[in-house]
Amino acid sequence: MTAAADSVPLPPEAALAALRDEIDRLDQQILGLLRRRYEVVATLAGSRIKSGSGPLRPGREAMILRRLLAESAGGVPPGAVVRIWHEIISASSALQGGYTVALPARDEAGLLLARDHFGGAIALRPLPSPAAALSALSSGEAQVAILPLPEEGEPPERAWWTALAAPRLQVAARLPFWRPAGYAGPEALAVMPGAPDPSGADRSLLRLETAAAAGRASLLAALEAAGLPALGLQIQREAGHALALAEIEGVVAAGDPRLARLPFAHVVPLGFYAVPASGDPG
Ligand SMILES: O=C(O)C(=O)C[C@]1(C(=O)O)C=C[C@@H](O)C=C1
Repeated sequence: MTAAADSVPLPPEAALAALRDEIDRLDQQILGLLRRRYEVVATLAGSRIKSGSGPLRPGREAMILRRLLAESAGGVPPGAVVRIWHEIISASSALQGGYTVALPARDEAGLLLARDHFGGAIALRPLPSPAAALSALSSGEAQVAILPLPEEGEPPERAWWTALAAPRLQVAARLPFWRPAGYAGPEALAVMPGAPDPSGADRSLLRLETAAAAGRASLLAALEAAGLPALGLQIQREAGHALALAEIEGVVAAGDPRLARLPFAHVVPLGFYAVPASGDPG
């Protein structure tokens, strides 16, 4: 029988001490489990069985968080589960050599989102602009760039996706991963070199180059006809042509036969991200 469940009433000081003893024992167990988790991560890092470069696997992280959120329902507040595991995974990534996250310095919301998502063990590198953050990926100065979520009607200088050097660079995550129901706060996308890892429930981004006058309805109809119905569509009109960013359910990567059915001059898959988790704040 645990001290907390003891039916004999204790004087308040003794009751408090007994409950704190139990908290101390639980903390000890949590620490022991974390030690074992980090030993497994060290084995994984030392075995070199992980393909690709760097420790970060956004799809795998999303799968871990979805499972934990489902299993913790009703007991632990979901926001706490996500924050705790972001820190656990942050330290685990640092143990594997870590990585650097580049982001535009003036984007304070992006800085907060990145710190929450990547945890305290990962280096953030503020740079003057989204373009500078993307250049840091090319030079190897950073392994992830955090950029503002594209928005309909944004000014061209904010629309970093129009010049994203895909397939070399790909969108790989959407932040925040966890949102309480009705979340209307800031959002960001993570861009990384190479193909992202799927999470089992993902959404893809496609960049379409089309005629300057192409209408929204005709673009949507062409996507639908190719078997790629769009969840969202943003259009940037430039001199002589238009670029559209379509959000599609599932993973759409180069070689997908549906892409060949699209009647556009250029169709470039820009990567995909795990569908964020959402629910009651708990
Ligand atoms: O599964 C891996 O590849 C790991 O490196 C382990 C781990 C984790 O701690 O769970 C760490 C970093 C990755 O982003 C994903 C998962």
